[in-house]
Amino acid sequence: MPQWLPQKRLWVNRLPHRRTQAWSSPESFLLTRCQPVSETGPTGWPEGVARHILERVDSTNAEAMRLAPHLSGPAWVLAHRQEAGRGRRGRAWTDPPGNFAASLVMRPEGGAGDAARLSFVAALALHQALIRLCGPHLNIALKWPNDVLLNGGKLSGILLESAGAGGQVATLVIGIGVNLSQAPDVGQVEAGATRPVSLKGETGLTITPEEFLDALAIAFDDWHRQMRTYGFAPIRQAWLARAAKLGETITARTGTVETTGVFEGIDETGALILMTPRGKQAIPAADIYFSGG
Ligand SMILES: O=C(O)CCCC[C@@H]1SC[C@@H]2NC(=O)N[C@@H]21
Repeated sequence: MPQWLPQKRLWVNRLPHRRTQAWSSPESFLLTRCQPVSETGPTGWPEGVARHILERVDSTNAEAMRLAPHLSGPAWVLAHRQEAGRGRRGRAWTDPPGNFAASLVMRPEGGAGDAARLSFVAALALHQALIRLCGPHLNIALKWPNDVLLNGGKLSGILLESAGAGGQVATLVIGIGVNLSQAPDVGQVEAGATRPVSLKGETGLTITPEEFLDALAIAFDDWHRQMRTYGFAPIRQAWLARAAKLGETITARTGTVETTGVFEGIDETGALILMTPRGKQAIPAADIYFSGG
């Protein structure tokens, strides 16, 4: 672990809406990590975005979907415990205490394709929040379609769920789980899947779910504004700059179909581009396997 990483949680102020500190270099991290953030300054929490903090819920995605008809704008729903957390492809998501489980509910602009591309915005926001809270040398990478890896293990997953009619997405829920304090048992993970890791286990850092939510909400707002202003191109570029195994051979599995090829990038829809012995293939949805886990 680099010398400058703090052993304990970062010092941030205790206002209900806190601003998290931004670290531009290890040096600035060292110099400023023990400075409390001004209690009178701007909070940084995105304007017009509500937040709901719950002790316990079935799933924050389910709760966000239930809340949607009663909301006048976007909202984050965070729960300290989930009793029926949902993962991708109908899998369960377990949340040991201290982990982060939250969902952002919104009415997205555009159609289903635009909504799906917000998963890349969420992945970039996770990357940014982790770097801001933990320092620039944290070894994180983004795994297609929407996992975050720390030291090569799975730290975080994203689950998008939507409701609407006629190809329009009226409500989008972006659910995010981060193993802040504990990784689930390896026994709960499918054979061949990336090993789960936790932030605490890999770095010794302790960050509370509320601290993480503040950093994530701000980062999501930043990247989302970029996408609204400039389109998907800069998001795609930024995502690729942080992508795991770019240029390497990987395997994409969709149901029983496996495609192995060189990971060349993602296209303008967010589909995975693999160069295979039969030519270039665009894969819109799959689970990815790296040789060696
Ligand atoms: O399978 C994955 O990698 C995605 C996991 C997403 C889990 C999060 S935890 C918060 C939100 N609520 C849920 O029920 N699932 C997502």
